[in-house]
Amino acid sequence: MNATRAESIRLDQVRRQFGETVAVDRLTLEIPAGELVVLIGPSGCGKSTVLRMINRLIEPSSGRMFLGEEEITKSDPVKLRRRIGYVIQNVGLFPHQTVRENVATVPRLVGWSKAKANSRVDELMTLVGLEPSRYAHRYPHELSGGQRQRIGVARALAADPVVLLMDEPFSAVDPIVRARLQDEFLRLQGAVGKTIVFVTHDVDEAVRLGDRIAVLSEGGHLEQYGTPGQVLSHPANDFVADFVGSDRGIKRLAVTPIPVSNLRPLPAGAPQNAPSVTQTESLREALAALLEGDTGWVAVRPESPRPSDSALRPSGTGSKVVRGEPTAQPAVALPEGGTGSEQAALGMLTLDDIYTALRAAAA
Ligand SMILES: Nc1ncnc2c1ncn2[C@@H]1O[C@H](COP(=O)(O)OP(=O)(O)OP(=O)(O)O)[C@@H](O)[C@H]1O
Repeated sequence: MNATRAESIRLDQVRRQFGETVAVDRLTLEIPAGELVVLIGPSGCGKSTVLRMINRLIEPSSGRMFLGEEEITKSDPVKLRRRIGYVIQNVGLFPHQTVRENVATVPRLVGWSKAKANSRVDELMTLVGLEPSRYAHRYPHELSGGQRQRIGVARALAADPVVLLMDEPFSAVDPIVRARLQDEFLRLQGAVGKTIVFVTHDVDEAVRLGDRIAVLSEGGHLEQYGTPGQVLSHPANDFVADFVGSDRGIKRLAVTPIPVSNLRPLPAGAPQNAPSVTQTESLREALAALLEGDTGWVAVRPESPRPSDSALRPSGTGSKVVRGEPTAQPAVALPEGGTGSEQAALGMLTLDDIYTALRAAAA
């Protein structure tokens, strides 16, 4: 599936009061098209209210909201909702409809032919990892919690919405399924490139998924809006620092890339089973691999094609290692007389290098 339409969202001084309670107070936030922004904050700080104002399940007391150039509060709410996918914690699949009927709900509502809706259902089910021939005819109660959640995401994407709103979509499943759903979701977002507003309580989930994170406090006050790296390395105030936790240094590992252009050469005679990571992984994976091995360093491999086990070939031993950015011409070494399926590691990192890269990323 091609990357599809996405629109920016802009909230301008948006406020919502329920009786005496100010749920959201003059919130101003810009969410660029195609980005995944996570709203995070303690219970009751107004996260769900923000989402529900964007799709007009709740009307703001004051302020303006825009979807691209269009002012949301002036749109027809029903038509608006058909362009906005909405995924909630317990999914809300229709229990008496099959998976196929559930996923096809909005395409059918907006008048797609049965054939077009069916082929869209097949495409989306495949995309979320559920084989249509096996699952499309089932009813929601015949699926696991994680499978239902995937169907919820497929249904929200079905009519190619310009925005996806996700309210704690993965919190009802166990941690292992949750991590798998997060991985799949990142892959999916890589393919569809939607503008996504994602609500969670979980800092690790926010750091893992968000292009940006908006940290809210009670009353929907925006305490900080930045990339995961910015929020973790430079919390704007004590509230954010407390909220993201005293282990934020460790969390930062997960959002800091491997310094590919600044690796040490592999030592001559490096063992073939030395610990290694690919260049697109984070410092967290590099550290984990290093700690599991006993070399005291971790090799960094080019990403693709996947190297064979004999990949850990130090530079200067008959191999030509080209180091540089991931996009450089094949950043691999083809051993003389080699088959081309073997690739040298780009270099290696020691514990000190990981620490230095973490410090440099925070600077
Ligand atoms: N329909 C409503 N009527 C009255 N008060 C409401 C209503 N909806 C939300 N509130 C109040 O507005 C505030 C924000 O609620 P909201 O559900 O947006 O918070 P949240 O950050 O999503 O919370 P949680 O993380 O617990 O889901 C809370 O104090 C809540 O009690």
